[in-house]
Amino acid sequence: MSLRHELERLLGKFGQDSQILEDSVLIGCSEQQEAWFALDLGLNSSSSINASLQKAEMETALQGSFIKLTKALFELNVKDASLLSTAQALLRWHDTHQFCSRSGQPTKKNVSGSKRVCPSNNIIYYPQVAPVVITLVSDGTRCLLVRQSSFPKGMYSALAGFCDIGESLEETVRREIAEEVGLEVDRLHYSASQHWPFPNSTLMIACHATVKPGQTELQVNLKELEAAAWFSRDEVATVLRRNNLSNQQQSGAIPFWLPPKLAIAHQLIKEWVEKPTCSPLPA
Ligand SMILES: NC(=O)C1=CN([C@@H]2O[C@H](COP(=O)(O)OP(=O)(O)OC[C@H]3O[C@@H](n4cnc5c(N)ncnc54)[C@H](O)[C@@H]3O)[C@@H](O)[C@H]2O)C=CC1
Ligand SMILES: [Mg+2]
Repeated sequence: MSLRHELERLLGKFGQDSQILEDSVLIGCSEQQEAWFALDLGLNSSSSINASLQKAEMETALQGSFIKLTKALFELNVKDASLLSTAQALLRWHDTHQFCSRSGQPTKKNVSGSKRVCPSNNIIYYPQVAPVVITLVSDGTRCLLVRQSSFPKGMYSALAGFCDIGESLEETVRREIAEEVGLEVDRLHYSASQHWPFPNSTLMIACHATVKPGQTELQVNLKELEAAAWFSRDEVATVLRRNNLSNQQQSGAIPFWLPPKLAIAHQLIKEWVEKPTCSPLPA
């Protein structure tokens, strides 16, 4: 039986029309050049008993279980997490771009899902990505970690912010740091980037920034942050080591914890602990 027939059989079993396959989007391909598509079965779109029944039946038929995306991302390997994050971001974009904002007419997805077109005026809509800078600020010996009230309990991370229209990355970093903690950036170094599917599709651009020693007094913007504080390299190194241990391996209470390995903030913090500076980018 071909894969398409097998899928149609499964969809039929769960009361779904095989027409739904037309909504799938291309997310990558295997080393053998087999195309990988993702499909949203819409189990979240309805809170009806019917949907939850289907969910349990699907878990049995597919010998798997549905888990929260945020949890799944941190349990998978980097490659699978990246595929899942692409799938989620692309499917959500299609779901929220069903109509042309000029004509109000329904837009049509192309086969791969790389765009949508309005048949009445040929306007092409491409999936959107919002640039976000995430910066680890240091004063040379300490780094600045912050907490937003939306973070999981006890987690501290680097400072982040969306790029405004018309800004360069360097301008965003300087503005966000000034707005959120009242500091002035002296030097700035690019580190790495990562696609992040929350809240919508973002491109996280990770940087290291330094402030002048002696100009380190924080003015925390409590509308944006719940807390911000300076931490020594030793303190951060200890928390980073404990972060990688399972709950059973933990001894004693940890003062706070850091984002998991897959998050670019983790890489940024690890880089700072291991090596104070990275390749320079003119600020
Ligand atoms: N991987 C990680 O460790 C971390 C990831 N992040 C990600 O970075 C993102 C940005 O960080 P924040 O401090 O929240 O940004 P932020 O400091 O720019 O503040 C968020 C606010 O910016 C506004 N905003 C401007 N443009 C927006 C857009 N395109 N989409 C949504 N809101 C927009 C909204 O009013 C929103 O409430 C977060 O949404 C989060 O997904 C943030 C911290 C850590
Ligand atoms: Mg922010």
